[in-house]
Amino acid sequence: MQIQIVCVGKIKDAYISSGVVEFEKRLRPYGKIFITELAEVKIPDNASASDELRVKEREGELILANVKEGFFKIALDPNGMSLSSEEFSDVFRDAKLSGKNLCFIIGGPLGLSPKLLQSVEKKLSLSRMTFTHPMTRLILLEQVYRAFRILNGEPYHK
Ligand SMILES: C[S@@+](CC[C@H](N)C(=O)[O-])C[C@H]1O[C@@H](n2cnc3c(N)ncnc32)[C@H](O)[C@@H]1O
Repeated sequence: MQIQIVCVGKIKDAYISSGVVEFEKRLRPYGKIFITELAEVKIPDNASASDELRVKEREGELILANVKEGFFKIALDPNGMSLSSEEFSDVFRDAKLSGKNLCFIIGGPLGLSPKLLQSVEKKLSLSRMTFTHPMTRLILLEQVYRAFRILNGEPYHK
C-alpha cells in the first residue's frame, strides 16, 4: 500500500521535524509513505475574509494537482469524523483488502477551502481542538504507525 501525505507549509521547529523523521523511519516496514510538502500561498497584508478564501482556494488547487492519481483522499479537518485508533486501523485494513492507496491532506495556517473539503472522500478529525499544521503532521504519522501496529498484532497500542 502507498500512503501519501500532502501538506501545506514547512515545519520550522526542530522538535517536530525530528518526530516526523522518527515516525517516517518506523513506518518504512509497513508500506511506501511519502510526504508532499507544498509552499504556502502568500497571505496579503491586512487580508480580508475574501483574500483568505482566495489563498485557501489556490492552496486547494495546488493540493489536488499534487495528489497521486487514483489515491483515496482523506482530509484532516477538526470538523471531520472522529475515530478510535482501532477504527483508524480498519481504514488501512480495508484499503489493503481493496488494493487502495491513501492520500491524507493537511491544510496550511488558514486551513482547507470548502471546495477542497467537498471534493475529498473522507474528512478525519484528530480532535475537536485545532492543532498547528506541523503538529497535525506529527500526530497523524504517530496514529498511522499505531494503526499498523494494531493491524499486525504488534505491541505498542495500549
Ligand atoms: C492551523 S490548522 C487550520 C485552522 C483553520 N482555522 C481551520 O479551520 O482549518 C491547519 C491544518 O491542520 C489540520 N488540523 C488542525 N487541527 C486538526 C484536528 N484537530 N483534526 C484534524 N486536522 C487538524 C487541518 O488540516 C488544518 O487545515
